[in-house]
Amino acid sequence: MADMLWIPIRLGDKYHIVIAVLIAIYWVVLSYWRGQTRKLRHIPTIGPDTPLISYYGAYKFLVDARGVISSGMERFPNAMFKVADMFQWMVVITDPKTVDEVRKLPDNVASSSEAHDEILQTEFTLGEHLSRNPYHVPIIRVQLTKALPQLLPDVREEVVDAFQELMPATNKWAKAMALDTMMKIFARASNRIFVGRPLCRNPEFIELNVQYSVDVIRTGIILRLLPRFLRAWMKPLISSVDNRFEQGLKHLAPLFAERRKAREQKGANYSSKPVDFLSWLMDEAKDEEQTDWYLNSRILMINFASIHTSSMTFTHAFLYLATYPEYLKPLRDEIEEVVRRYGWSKDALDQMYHVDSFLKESQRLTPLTNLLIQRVLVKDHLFSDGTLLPKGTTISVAAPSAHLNGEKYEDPLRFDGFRYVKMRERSDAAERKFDMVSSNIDSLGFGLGRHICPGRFFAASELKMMLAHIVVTYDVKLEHEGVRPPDFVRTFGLGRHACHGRFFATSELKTTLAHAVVTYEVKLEDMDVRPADRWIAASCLPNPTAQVLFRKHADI
Ligand code: HEM
Repeated sequence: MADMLWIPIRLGDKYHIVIAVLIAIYWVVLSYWRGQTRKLRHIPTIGPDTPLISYYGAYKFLVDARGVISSGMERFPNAMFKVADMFQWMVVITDPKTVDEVRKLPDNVASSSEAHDEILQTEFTLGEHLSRNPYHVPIIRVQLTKALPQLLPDVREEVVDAFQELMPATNKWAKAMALDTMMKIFARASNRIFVGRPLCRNPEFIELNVQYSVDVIRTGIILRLLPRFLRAWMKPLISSVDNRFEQGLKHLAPLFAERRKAREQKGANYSSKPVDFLSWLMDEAKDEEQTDWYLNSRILMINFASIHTSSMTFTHAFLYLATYPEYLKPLRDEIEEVVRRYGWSKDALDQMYHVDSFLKESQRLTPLTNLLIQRVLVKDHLFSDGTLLPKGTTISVAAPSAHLNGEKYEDPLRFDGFRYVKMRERSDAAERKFDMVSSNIDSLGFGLGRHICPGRFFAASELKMMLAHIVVTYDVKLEHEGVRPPDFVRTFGLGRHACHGRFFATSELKTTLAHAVVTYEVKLEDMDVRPADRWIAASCLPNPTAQVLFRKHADI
């Protein structure tokens, strides 16, 4: 009898506990949203703004961020509006004057690191020491950029080898998964400059770096869905970041030891000291930053910052090239001419205006994300248009407001690969104003202001080197001429039965699809039909299933 009573009572307790926890979570979420909503009541909302129902808006934003932002721009031209993402309200800025104001805001008003810390949950993923002491940023901006003329021949060697391995040029058309192939090539070429040979060619190390970024993003998303007090506890159950970190150490610790030994024996500036990111890190690291753990974390971080950004940006351009193979001939003419004069050098890349324009135009239409320059206000701020935003508000700039502005760009939705060459020829502005690396309020692909991407000079050189290599080496086309592959978002379904594995699947696809682009003539099988990109929340992932057909360019 006692047993019979005990079981229902125990079960009942369990149910009570579950119900109590659900109610508690409901109230935490509700009051969080209420509090946030109350403070931002004066900012118009796209979608519902009632607590919890706003999650419908967040869902819409997840599957169609571009549509949500466009609707905001139409309804509230040049004014701020707010959209719900799964975790918070995001105030979106579209007015160029306000964008310029954001550009100038100091870190003690609008913090970029707080925005990163929240999105990536850096406390549990990359580590907060990176934003507390970002000494890698000037290294990237100054040392890496200055050394480019010296380093680019190594990048070229790596690019040529990697293409030969992953996209061997023959007379027969072959297929490559664009994004997957590109990710592998970027990982290899970039690590030649980060840690040198032979590690940059180690397939396990390359795969680790590609996967590490995916794990960090996935862990950030899942942890943000949980109440703060559960995050540390849940992390080991849902994340492989720590395992990847250990794998990184396994590969890198012997290299650190070797470099330290050489410094001890020959002095810090020994003549054969490698010119690479690791050497500069070791030169600048102080105290605990000199230890294996911290050095490992900076190397993984620079891979995180560069591989996916570069390969996504490049894959978009590669797909445009395969969609419009008529660009191959004029690009080839330019590349052959400047390489004849300057060899495969930094000077040559600087003269490749058409290559640069093609990449920049691709980035204009398909930037990394629709919402750039994300910042968290660390104090209340009154903007010059009279809008007061409270401390804690996340703000960001809508890339389409700048990149698709009809007053700045003629026929803004059309891909015009040589748009920036023409703009440059028509303008009497500074010679390099229309270069890919040049950011301004009309061109936000690398961000703007004090946190503008410090790696953009390296990235642009790498991208140009790869595009030029593809153009002179291959013919390219899309797989199904004239048939754009279906948008990936749809394949996850909608509503309560939407694929629960979509985040995982996306990550897997991103990594699996990543080998593809630099040395061939490429084209799409379905000519003139560029595979649909996938907009996941605000970010634009090139369709991960898109394949490009390539064969050796007939004249080589
Ligand atoms: C095409 C490739 C790339 C794109 C599109 C890109 C884009 C961006 C963007 C949009 C930001 C944020 C800027 C802001 O908030 O205002 C950023 C920041 C950053 N990028 Fe890049 N990036 C690329 C490649 C790279 C590479 C190759 C490196 C390293 C070598 C790098 C290192 C960084 C770092 C360290 C930051 C943070 C800067 C700071 O907080 O001050 N990026 N990047």
